[in-house]
Amino acid sequence: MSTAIKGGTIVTADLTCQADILIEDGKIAEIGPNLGGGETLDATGCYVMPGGIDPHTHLEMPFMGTYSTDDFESGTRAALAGGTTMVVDFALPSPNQSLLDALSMWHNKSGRANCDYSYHMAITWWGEQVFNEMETVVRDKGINTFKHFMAYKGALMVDDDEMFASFQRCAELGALPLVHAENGDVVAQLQAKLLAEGNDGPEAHAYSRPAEVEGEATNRAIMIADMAGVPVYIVHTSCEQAHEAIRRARQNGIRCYGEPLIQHLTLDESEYANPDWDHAARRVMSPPFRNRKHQDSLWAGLQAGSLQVVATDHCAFTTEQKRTGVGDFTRIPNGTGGLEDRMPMLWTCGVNTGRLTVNEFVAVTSTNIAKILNMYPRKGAILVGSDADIVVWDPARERTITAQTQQSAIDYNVFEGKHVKGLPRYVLTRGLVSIVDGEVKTREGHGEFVARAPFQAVNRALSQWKEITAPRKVERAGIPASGV
Ligand SMILES: NC(=O)NCCC(=O)O
Ligand SMILES: [Zn+2]
Ligand SMILES: [Zn+2]
Repeated sequence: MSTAIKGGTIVTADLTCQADILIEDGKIAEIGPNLGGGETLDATGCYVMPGGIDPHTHLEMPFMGTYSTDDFESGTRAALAGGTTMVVDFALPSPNQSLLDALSMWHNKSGRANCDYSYHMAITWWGEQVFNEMETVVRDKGINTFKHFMAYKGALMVDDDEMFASFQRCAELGALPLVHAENGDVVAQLQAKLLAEGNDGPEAHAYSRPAEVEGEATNRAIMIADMAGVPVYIVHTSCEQAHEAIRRARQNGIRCYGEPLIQHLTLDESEYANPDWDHAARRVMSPPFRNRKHQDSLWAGLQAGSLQVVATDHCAFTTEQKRTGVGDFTRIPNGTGGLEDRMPMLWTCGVNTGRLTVNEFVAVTSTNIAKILNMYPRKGAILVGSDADIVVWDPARERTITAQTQQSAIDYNVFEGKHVKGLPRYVLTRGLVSIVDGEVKTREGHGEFVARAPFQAVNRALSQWKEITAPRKVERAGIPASGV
């Protein structure tokens, strides 16, 4: 069965042109003028772009005594509705659990996915078993990224020595470490102090995680990675202090990447001052929303290229789940949704305001992360042979975001009431037309696991440089005899 997308403007990270696309067997078969196929999709007036890739989701994730509510079915349905055609989730071993067991658990959950997916493996504890299994994960299981939490003390957090050991192992394996960068020791002390002072509401979540906590940890993670000789990817970069550490490191030749979230770009800390406890608690996530100064820094980073990717960290909890933290903000499950809204919100607040070009939009929602995760040009590209993960984007289509019409299974939306202009007309996942003018035609179980090989270019370049500049013993002639 073939499909032709006709009459649109193809936009990729580095070019814009008028052409049709012919899709056969889930792949792009031809790009050019006057193409025809079995089914024709009219893209007149639309941009035809690589589908979005969200590299940061937590679907059905066990966390803070509960599970995030969107699973691989509702989560990927929400993703497709908003123009995202691939998600990368986190396989999370519990303490002392085998990485391979955790991976099997995640494979069991993802069978219902509507679009393609991959995983990052989290390093939540350290030992010989983890060291050994990391090799199997990379060589046999198609996962080339390992996540490290510097926060969530007593739960997911790893210490510097564990992180350094794991980063060195990543360097050996050609893998990329990812880091949640917040100083977990300082956060724990600030939380205890705030609670002792009677500060128990959701706003105290933000007070306990100031930008300095994130800036310090981001810098530490980057320096540790550099000493381990491995590139590093900082997830949910939310503030100028963290961006500054990334920017400075990159200017010094260090290979590091930063990932702002759509929530941090478009929502601010005033949400936590809302008199409605539920409203504020629904927006509790780590790092918390920041102020305008930090938002401007993140936008500038996307423009300048010092930040490369916009993600969601989609980790959706219902209001009822959030209410576990009434009277103690440290028990509010951390996380917000955003999968369906990332692309429309970024288009509206980025492209429609002139902060991003259309090509930059494609780069930060799709192509850059496909390259960073080593799955380009299968994903993140409009090229012959690429998977037909395509969004036909209608810049004139508009709507007001509301939980009532969303695909996510939770009972609210942190973007409630925001008016977006720029939405998908069609969304194709490996050739399957799954969204048509807002109508959802997803197919449960259509999604496939995307295996990602270890890195070549950046890791090899870095290890070459590290080898050349490694400390070497100075050989000296005529050394005086010792102890004389
Ligand atoms: N971000 C957040 O608050 N929840 C999800 C887990 C994480 O990424 O830290
Ligand atoms: Zn995190
Ligand atoms: Zn996360």
